[in-house]
Amino acid sequence: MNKVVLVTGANSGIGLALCERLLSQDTEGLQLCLACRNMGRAQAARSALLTSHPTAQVALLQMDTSSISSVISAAQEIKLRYNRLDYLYLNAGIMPNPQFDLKGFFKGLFSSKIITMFATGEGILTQKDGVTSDGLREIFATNLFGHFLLIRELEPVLCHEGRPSQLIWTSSSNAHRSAFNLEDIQHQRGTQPYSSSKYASDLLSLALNTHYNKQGLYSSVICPGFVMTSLTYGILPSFPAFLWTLLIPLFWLIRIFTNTFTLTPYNGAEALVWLFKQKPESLDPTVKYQSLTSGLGNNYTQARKMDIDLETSKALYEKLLQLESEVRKKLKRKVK
Ligand SMILES: NC(=O)C1=CN([C@@H]2O[C@H](COP(=O)(O)OP(=O)(O)OC[C@H]3O[C@@H](n4cnc5c(N)ncnc54)[C@H](OP(=O)(O)O)[C@@H]3O)[C@@H](O)[C@H]2O)C=CC1
Ligand SMILES: CC(C)=CCC[C@@H](C)[C@H]1CC[C@H]2C3=C(CC[C@]12C)[C@@]1(C)CCC(=O)C[C@@H]1CC3
Repeated sequence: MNKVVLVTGANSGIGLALCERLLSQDTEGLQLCLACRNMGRAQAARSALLTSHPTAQVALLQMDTSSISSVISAAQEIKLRYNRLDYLYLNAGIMPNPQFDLKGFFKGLFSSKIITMFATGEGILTQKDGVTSDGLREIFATNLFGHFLLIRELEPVLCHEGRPSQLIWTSSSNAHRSAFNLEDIQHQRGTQPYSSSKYASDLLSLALNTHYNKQGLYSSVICPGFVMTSLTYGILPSFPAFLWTLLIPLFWLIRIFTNTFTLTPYNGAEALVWLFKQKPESLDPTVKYQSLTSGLGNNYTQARKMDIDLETSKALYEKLLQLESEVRKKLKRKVK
């Protein structure tokens, strides 16, 4: 039976590289669905995939993870098209208006935290957030809540005893506990909404395992490392993309000291591809699977314990359920 794989944010970067790598492994046995916000870029991605894999089954679906109504109608469409989903890659993400703290960068360069700084970007980045038309914080809605709602909507095609399905989150090394506050899950107060949303996805993944494992649904998180994509090009906005390329030799050098500099979307997708081949029952819900690239350019996946606890994950889950019920009520009122 063909495996059905849905990838959010599949039209560029790590999501697109994942699709390419999955098709290279098994062109005939997959039904790929690219769930994208921008359909122009989605068409281009589909054409590129079909050029290298002409017999592949690649479908497109319009979905904006930051919009409640878009997620709900996309989920309806998925349920019409497929009886079941084997893999749901929750990959779409944004880090808008990142501010690079040059002072923090130089301070970090000459401190014992230099390796951590290059591995996580901690201490040198802050982000500016916006508000969606549903009244939610944009980064929270795009990276976390839209995906949460999608999972909830897709329960009937994801939960099948006997044949497990997998949820796979693209998290980040930039996810850290200090950026997250249970009393402010959308990160309305603070300067690290991206880090908060990624830490929340780590917590949520644990909670999803607690809730759904009995129903044959498993959740894991990965970190792709530092990858040069449109998301990271925004960090030095006055820097055109081609100038970033000039930094590549320097980045290769840094990679000798920190194998988290995966740099290309192909390398960054390593852990996503690795998880595709694992039995979900054998995975550890408390670790993050990291894509790593050695100084010699070899890719591998390593599990690292996450700084999360069950109690906080359950509390976040309850808060998300509560928010879900609020936004559904609001949506009903709007429709009336
Ligand atoms: N690059 C890096 O170093 C790292 C990236 N990550 C994570 O990897 C994931 C992929 O990012 P990356 O490939 O780097 O960056 P890209 O910007 O190349 O990819 C992001 C993807 O998400 C999509 N997307 C953004 N907003 C929405 C939305 N509201 N609804 C639907 N799709 C949306 C984009 O689509 P569109 O064309 O419509 O904008 C795009 O396809 C993200 O979750 C990111 O946080 C994690 C750690 C490091
Ligand atoms: C020589 C020079 C100009 C170095 C600057 C490098 C930084 C721009 C990168 C070092 C670590 C990177 C990093 C990210 C962005 C770019 C860096 C700060 C992320 C925060 C991008 C988004 C993530 O999810 C995690 C990444 C961690 C590492």
